[in-house]
Amino acid sequence: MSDASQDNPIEPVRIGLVSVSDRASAGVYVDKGLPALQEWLARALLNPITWVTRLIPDEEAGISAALRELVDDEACSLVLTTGGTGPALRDVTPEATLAVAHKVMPGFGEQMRQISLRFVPTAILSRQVAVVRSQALILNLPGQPKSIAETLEGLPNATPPCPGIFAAVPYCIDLIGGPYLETRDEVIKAFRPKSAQRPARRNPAT
Ligand SMILES: Nc1ncnc2c1ncn2[C@@H]1O[C@H](COP(=O)(O)OP(=O)(O)OP(=O)(O)O)[C@@H](O)[C@H]1O
Ligand SMILES: Nc1nc2c(c(=O)[nH]1)N[C@H]1C(S)=C(S)[C@@H](COP(=O)(O)O)O[C@H]1N2
Repeated sequence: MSDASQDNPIEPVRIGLVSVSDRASAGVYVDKGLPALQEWLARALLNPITWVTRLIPDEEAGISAALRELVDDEACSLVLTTGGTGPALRDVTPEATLAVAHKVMPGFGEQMRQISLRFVPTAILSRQVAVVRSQALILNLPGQPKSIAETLEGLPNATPPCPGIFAAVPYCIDLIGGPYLETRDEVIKAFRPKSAQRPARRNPAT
């Protein structure tokens, strides 16, 4: 019996993760950002993932340098940051991200704040942005570790539903020439126009 998975092996993806935290990077507390990002992405994606991780303080130049390195040298197709998106003096992740942008993708920030407002009224304090640099999508997430799953997954079963931003990530990465990302529908259902869809897999690995 033919199976799409035999003709189309799942493409590997390189993902960069950057936890921006003065205290976690100094060892004052244990970093929960990188584990939370890895846990959610490993659950959501069927693709084999190579992780490239960084735990760094809230310094604009250092954050921009890490983002350039992950995209330009490490060939990551997707980079997620956590932390440093608020209004505090040392919160500079959005500025550092915009400094390496080739294109700004405002829809992600708009949707992320809409989702987060369903969880906390202080969602509007996050200045998170998303940008494209070369063939990579870079997304800022807030520092609170629980906000990672909240933002990526949304509240698809709530009334009214609130789609998670990750639903739009695979098609965005298609459009910028990255690997074909495949998700587990029970975690997040990727949306692609019909013309961009490959045949569904019958037995996605669990
Ligand atoms: N990497 C992390 N690991 C664990 N908890 C974190 C991390 N980053 C943030 N938090 C938690 O989420 C809260 C809000 O995050 P925020 O990015 O505003 O941190 P912050 O107050 O600027 O401090 P820092 O940069 O030292 O983590 C923090 O006060 C902390 O309780
Ligand atoms: N989903 C979600 N979004 C959230 C939060 C949260 O707990 N969950 N915290 C908010 C708060 S309190 C702040 S100050 C901003 C900025 O957080 P950051 O500086 O840690 O990035 O994110 C906001 N967005």
